[in-house]
Amino acid sequence: MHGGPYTGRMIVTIDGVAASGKSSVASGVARALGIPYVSSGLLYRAATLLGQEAGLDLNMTAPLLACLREHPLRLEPLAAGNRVWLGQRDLTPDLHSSAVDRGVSVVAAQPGVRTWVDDQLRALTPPFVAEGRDMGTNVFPQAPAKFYLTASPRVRAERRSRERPEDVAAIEAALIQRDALDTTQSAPAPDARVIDTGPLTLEQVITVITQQLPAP
Ligand SMILES: Nc1ncnc2c1ncn2[C@@H]1O[C@H](COP(=O)(O)OP(=O)(O)OP(=O)(O)O)[C@@H](O)[C@H]1O
Ligand SMILES: Nc1ccn([C@@H]2O[C@H](COP(=O)(O)O)[C@@H](O)[C@H]2O)c(=O)n1
Repeated sequence: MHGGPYTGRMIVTIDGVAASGKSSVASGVARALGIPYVSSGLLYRAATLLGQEAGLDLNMTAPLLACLREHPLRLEPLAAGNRVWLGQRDLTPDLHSSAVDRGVSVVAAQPGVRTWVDDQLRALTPPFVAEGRDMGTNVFPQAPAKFYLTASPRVRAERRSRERPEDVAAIEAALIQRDALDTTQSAPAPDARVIDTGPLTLEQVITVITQQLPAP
């Protein structure tokens, strides 16, 4: 078991389905190690919000990438919670709306957008915990410690309903739809440890992961 603060250059990847606890767990593991965590989903969400605010057709890659070039976004991987900035504007509070949830998978399916995200992530200096869908498969395949979180759609919807005043069944349906749209980039890495978070508390998931990390 590793007992931080962490001084090496390790990358830990935490992938998984929507609302499986990736960002909460990544934040907890990063805090235990004394290193930052990086939320790749926030960049996809920010690209979606920019496109929506500009009135763009989210299926069209070229205008979206032009918009992202004109309005550069900055991911701030704070240990207490990642933030995305557009100049002086903090976009973070607007990134978890149901409207962004509905548009983001269409944006994330576009190879040009994925390259835009991947380039920013690969420019970061380790150590860090990276969470998303394809951190262990595509972006950081060399990472020595990979995890993949799951839970049933109902469990995930019930957890999310405690954050948003929406009907559990409607949240569950939206999660199932987003999982389906994200299937292409969401397969677990062959060397990832798959964790069903359904029967576990947040703290238990964090402990399971930190206990399996290699020493620096
Ligand atoms: N093991 C757990 N037990 C109880 N609640 C949990 C557990 N893991 C996560 N949660 C809660 O579930 C909710 C969703 O977690 P979180 O936002 O971290 O998921 P996510 O995978 O990053 O979501 P998204 O894919 O939508 O960005 C949060 O309210 C979080 O506190
Ligand atoms: N590595 C990733 C991360 C995210 N996505 C897409 O972004 C959406 C939002 O991500 P969350 O982690 O905040 O749920 C997600 O539904 C995917 O469409 C991705 O493709 N790859």
